[in-house]
Amino acid sequence: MRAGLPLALPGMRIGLLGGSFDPAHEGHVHITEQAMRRFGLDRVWWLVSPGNPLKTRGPAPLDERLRIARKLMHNPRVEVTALESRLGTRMTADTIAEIQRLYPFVRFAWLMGADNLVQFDRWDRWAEIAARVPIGVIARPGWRMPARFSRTARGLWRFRLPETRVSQLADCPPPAWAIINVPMSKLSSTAIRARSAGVTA
Ligand SMILES: Nc1ncnc2c1ncn2[C@@H]1O[C@H](COP(=O)(O)OP(=O)(O)OP(=O)(O)O)[C@@H](O)[C@H]1O
Ligand SMILES: O=C(O)c1ccc[n+]([C@@H]2O[C@H](COP(=O)([O-])O)[C@@H](O)[C@H]2O)c1
Repeated sequence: MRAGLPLALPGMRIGLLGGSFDPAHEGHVHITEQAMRRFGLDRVWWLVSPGNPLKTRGPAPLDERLRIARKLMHNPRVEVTALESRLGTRMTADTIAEIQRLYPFVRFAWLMGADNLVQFDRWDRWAEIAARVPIGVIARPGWRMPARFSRTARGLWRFRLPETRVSQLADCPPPAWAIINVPMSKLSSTAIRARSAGVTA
């Protein structure tokens, strides 16, 4: 194991929440804790990304985003990481392949908000991602219905887990996915950035 990588025990179920976290907010904390409980995960790793390949606007410096995320997230079962920057990966398909290579005995699941499911078919090699890891989707205000009717959801419909198996998400051979309804949080990094731009303007 390379120095500085997060520790994991064989058989652990770990959710990967990739994001810009620009900045991290309580919505991220909320969905992480809900996902951990509902999907039966032992741990969640936040992958604070060097930059979303689909976003043209570059985020704040990585160190600053990590600092804020670590200040906010106090759950000992959640690790805030800069894994993509460490591994030199940018596309999620590469990140997951590399993480699975480094941790062959861990059961990973990819986590995302419902807004990301809607654009998932634009991600690089999205079908490969779905073939590599189970995917857990968490409801987000305004995005539940678009997510259910998205191209990805329709394409992967037959792999959707029934409610009774959602808690075993990370144990399910991919493709497998589930969308959970949780008490929703309206928080978003865009709104926070807009507010702070308003304050400083
Ligand atoms: N309030 C929320 N409810 C559900 N999912 C969320 C929420 N906030 C963020 N997420 C999810 O967390 C992951 C990381 O999100 P991200 O860091 O982009 O935050 P964001 O608030 O969506 O930012 P932005 O507004 O800049 O797009 C994504 O999968 C996103 O869908
Ligand atoms: O690999 C891709 O093509 C890809 C395209 C869009 C988003 N992603 C990943 O999705 C995660 C959520 O991104 P964001 O910016 O919505 O927080 C983050 O880990 C991104 O790297 C990945």
